[in-house]
Amino acid sequence: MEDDNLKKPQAEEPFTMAVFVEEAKLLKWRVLIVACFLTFGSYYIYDFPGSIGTGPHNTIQKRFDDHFGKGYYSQEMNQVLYSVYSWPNTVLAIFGGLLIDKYLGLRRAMLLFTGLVFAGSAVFYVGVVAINYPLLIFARVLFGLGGESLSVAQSAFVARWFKGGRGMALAFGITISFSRVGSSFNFLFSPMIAKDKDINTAVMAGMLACCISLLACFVLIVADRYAVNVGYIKAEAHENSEDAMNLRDIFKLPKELWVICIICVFCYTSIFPFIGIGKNFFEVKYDYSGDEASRYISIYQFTSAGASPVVGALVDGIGRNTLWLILASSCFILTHLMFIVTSIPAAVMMATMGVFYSFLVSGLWPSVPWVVPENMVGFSYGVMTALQNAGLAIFPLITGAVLDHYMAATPAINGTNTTNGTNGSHSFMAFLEDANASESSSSGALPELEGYKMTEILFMISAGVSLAASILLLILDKRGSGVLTARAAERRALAAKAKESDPLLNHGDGDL
Ligand SMILES: C[C@H](N)C(=O)N[C@@H](CCCCN)C(=O)O
Repeated sequence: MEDDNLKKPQAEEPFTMAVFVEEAKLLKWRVLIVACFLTFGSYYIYDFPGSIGTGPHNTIQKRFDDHFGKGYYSQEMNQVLYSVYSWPNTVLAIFGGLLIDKYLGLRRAMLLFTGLVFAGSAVFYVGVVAINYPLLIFARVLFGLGGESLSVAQSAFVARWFKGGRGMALAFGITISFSRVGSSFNFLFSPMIAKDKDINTAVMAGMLACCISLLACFVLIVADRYAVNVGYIKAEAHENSEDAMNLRDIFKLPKELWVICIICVFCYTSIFPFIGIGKNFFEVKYDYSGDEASRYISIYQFTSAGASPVVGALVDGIGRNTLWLILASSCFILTHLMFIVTSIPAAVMMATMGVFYSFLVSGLWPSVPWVVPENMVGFSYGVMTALQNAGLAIFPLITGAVLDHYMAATPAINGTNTTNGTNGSHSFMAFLEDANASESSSSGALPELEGYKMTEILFMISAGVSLAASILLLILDKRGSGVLTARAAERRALAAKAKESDPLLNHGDGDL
């Protein structure tokens, strides 16, 4: 929403109204800060199994082993905590989107999802205190019911407040950057708290983080109601039966959205699963130690956190989302090619990869509200997230099989996926492979470099599909409204024209 797009206070309107509207101009940026905290808790607790799950000291494993006997808490039990979160979300995110657009509305859905995430963190705490594994599983299921849908709700919220004007890509960049902060905080603080206090306190800190998200949700609800009351944003579509999403409309979703989904699935599968195998790859390719390799992987987290807002601002200033997507996909093809044919230091490669990831996220997620009707933005993000989860669940199975094939001498050990848990690839197999990978690192058995080169080719193919889809998106867009390829300055006029021919398409242009 562009500030000059606000409902202009009329001369006869009371002075207070003008003040409210002026205030609301600033409100969207303050609201964005709060929106960043919406998913802070879920990103913080997501990687608990990775940060404080296993290990000889101050971990969940230690607590269970002390109670039930050594060897009770296995790597597999730890990885199952990830899988019960992930697999259901290959479908559940769609229902999350439906709840947002059709049944509950964004505000109530956000409350439900943050409530589920908080409940999950609380049950997890009880499970750790009571040393009860089924409770831990139940906690992660509860968390999973809310976690990914909350990310969908966050996207829908940002789109609702920022669409149709400057700042949307920047806003997405800032929230995505903050997600990385949430993950990094967990890896930084949880082991520290567990060491200085105990494991219960470390898990309780996660509850606190989720409590912050719940508080943020309350603030966002109040801010959203306030903004509706002063005319800054429209009432939620589901509140008006005429505007509410109709299930039949699902079949009318534009082709552009499905192409955006293809880009999302394939570009993400060329990144997250790579991060999943990156540590071992660097150990084999560059002969780094495990710790050194992990540090280089984390460079990607930091550069992407830093670059996402900057690139977001650039995308806002320039527009032309389709070209950013073409650029991002091309950069990923090139990156994986470089990993095969050059020995450029991993630190440099990972830093550039973090920047390329920012091209992707700033071009991709903000494109959705431009092409789908306003009353289906949440649902569209839900579909996109579900498909993304499916891709990220399946792709590591393929790379894992390739790497298994290239295991050097000890076929019983699979060294495909030693990760720090932040790989973004949330598949059961990937995490089981992580577990095996810890064994392999300690035994030194990793797949041959040739195997990693084969996976690099797969990542190139994946990015290649994303590139082809991005070009297709450009063509479709040029044939249609052209809004995704337009310069930022031209967008509002194009969006208004598109809306004239299809009233369902509401880009927030001039409605207020
Ligand atoms: C967690 C989710 N599946 C995801 O991939 N999120 C994106 C960002 C989504 C936009 C903000 N809600 C990511 O790149 O982490």
